[in-house]
Amino acid sequence: MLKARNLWKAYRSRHVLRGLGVSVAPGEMVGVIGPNGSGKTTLIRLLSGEERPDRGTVFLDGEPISKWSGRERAARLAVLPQEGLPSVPFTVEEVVSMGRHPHQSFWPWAGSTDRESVERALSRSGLARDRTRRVDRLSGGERQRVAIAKAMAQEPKVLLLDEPTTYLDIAHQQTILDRIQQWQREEGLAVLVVLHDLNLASQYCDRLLLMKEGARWAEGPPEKVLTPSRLREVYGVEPVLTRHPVTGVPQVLPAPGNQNPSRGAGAPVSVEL
Ligand SMILES: Nc1ncnc2c1ncn2[C@@H]1O[C@H](COP(=O)(O)OP(=O)(O)OP(=O)(O)O)[C@@H](O)[C@H]1O
Repeated sequence: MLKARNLWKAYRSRHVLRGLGVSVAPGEMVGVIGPNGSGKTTLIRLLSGEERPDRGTVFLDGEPISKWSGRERAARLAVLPQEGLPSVPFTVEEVVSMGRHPHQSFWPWAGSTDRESVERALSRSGLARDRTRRVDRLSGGERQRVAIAKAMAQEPKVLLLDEPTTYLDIAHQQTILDRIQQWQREEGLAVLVVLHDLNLASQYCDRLLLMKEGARWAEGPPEKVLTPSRLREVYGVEPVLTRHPVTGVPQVLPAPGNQNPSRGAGAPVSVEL
């Protein structure tokens, strides 16, 4: 569905991506993790077609992404950027309806398919009763739900998310990722999500891509990627690794005072999975 090969990108002759490849299949959720500045957002910008790579190609639906017009691309791929939805003086329903734009020939006249898609997106994202509220008067977490509903109305085959949970409390983090997972599983959506929270990444993603300095350091299911040695190599920390008591997936606990073993704060603690 979405595939990228050998992506290179430099800003002012500084390489930010170095020959990176990634693919996401229908019905799969791939998590991109890695330290600050490792190139995760740059990868999203290249995969979405917002920026061009210096070298390498992004394929969307079997074609180089540059072959699709903006509208054709938006009918296949939706992006939730790091900065989220702007604070606009429109209602929730109006903003969600904008997600139909790539499918319409005479905006803003909405046909019955458009109205059904908007209704479905509003109800699936739990916003049906908030449809008349103004988006610029919503909290950050509520606005994030509107952004997801707008993407749902867009009915893409691929969804790219850059840190969708950063400003959310634990309830909103879980609700938003649950809804995206449900969408992924029920409709075969291909999802690529950048996450700093390794525990959420482990919980929700089928596969993780661990980046370091613009390149792939490791890739595979969470239990293969989230190992003490890899976390030490990439993040320079010695966390405690354990398993989630309910789901059994790897979970990473910070070990204060132990981040840099050279400080002599005690032996690193790791529970091998
Ligand atoms: N438009 C740009 N011009 C110059 N440098 C850039 C630009 N965009 C990104 N960079 C640099 O590229 C590097 C990677 O940035 P990027 O935002 O992709 O990293 P990231 O892994 O998403 O980081 P974070 O986890 O902090 O969000 C950083 O050093 C950043 O300063």
